[in-house]
Amino acid sequence: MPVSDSVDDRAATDGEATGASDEPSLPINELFESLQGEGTLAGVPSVFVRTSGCNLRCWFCDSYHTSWEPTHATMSLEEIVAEVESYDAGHVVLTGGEPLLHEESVELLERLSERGYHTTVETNGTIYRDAPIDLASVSPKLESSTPTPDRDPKGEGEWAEKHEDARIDLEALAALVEAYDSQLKFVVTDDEDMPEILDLLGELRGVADVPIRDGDVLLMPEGATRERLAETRTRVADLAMEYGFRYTPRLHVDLWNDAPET
Ligand SMILES: C[S@@+](CC[C@H](N)C(=O)[O-])C[C@H]1O[C@@H](n2cnc3c(N)ncnc32)[C@H](O)[C@@H]1O
Ligand SMILES: Nc1nc2[nH]cc(C(=O)O)c2c(=O)[nH]1
Ligand code: SF4
Ligand SMILES: [Mg+2]
Repeated sequence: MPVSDSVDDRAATDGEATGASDEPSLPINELFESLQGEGTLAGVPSVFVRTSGCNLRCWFCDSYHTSWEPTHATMSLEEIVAEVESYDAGHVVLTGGEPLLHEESVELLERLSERGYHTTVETNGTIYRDAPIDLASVSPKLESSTPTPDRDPKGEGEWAEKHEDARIDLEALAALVEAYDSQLKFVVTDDEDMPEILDLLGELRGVADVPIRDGDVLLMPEGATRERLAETRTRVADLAMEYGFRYTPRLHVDLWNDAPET
């Protein structure tokens, strides 16, 4: 449900735009039911709540209208929960944009958890928040995500430095894997991504108080369309076997290509 335009990294959530009351709200780009397309829960019917606004700008972002050109409707938590409850699924995926930018995401997760929902949070791993999260689906961003001038979908590389500075926060990553059941889901294009993944895992294993098993590391092919996935997925599957990590498909792209609300 893309509605109003916002140019802020953190889209307004204070209700001013609507003159709303004390009820907390979130900028919502879309809310829909689908099958979880990625990760260890792939195939599970789930309701997706997609917040708008991101602190990064991956050149390949498949959710352009939450990052590069964010749009949203402001929904109260009450409205969000009511819409979630209108579907049958018992799993909710809170995603974005970057859902943990918004402190109101914590209360949304609390309300969903109280109602018995299993919650997955899709996050880029740069922000930690204390919330009832059943699965932290963390996707740390590699150098190959940086919007250099030749890869910038919008300008001429204005975001490259900010993205590069912010994309890895070891402290936040360690806090997430220590606090929650988690998976680390890397977007991989080719062999050149592998040394950086191994280095990052080495650093994270050095600082985190919990073991990070190779089985919790997932390689996901880069591709927002069927055509692009056809170019990347076989090599990425081979890399997963070679390094002993898991491979995750992008089931929703196979099924529905790049259609919205899927
Ligand atoms: C749109 S992001 C939103 C959550 C959070 N900002 C993040 O990046 O994890 C949801 C998932 O899609 C992945 N993703 C985005 N664009 C992609 C692309 N073109 N190919 C493969 N994965 C992509 C992200 O890495 C993340 O795992
Ligand atoms: N079906 C489906 N599964 C997904 N898993 C993570 C998604 C996301 O955008 O965070 C996503 C998505 O957009 N659609
Ligand atoms: S961190 Fe996630 S939402 Fe933000 S630009 Fe990257 S893929 Fe898109
Ligand atoms: Mg998606």
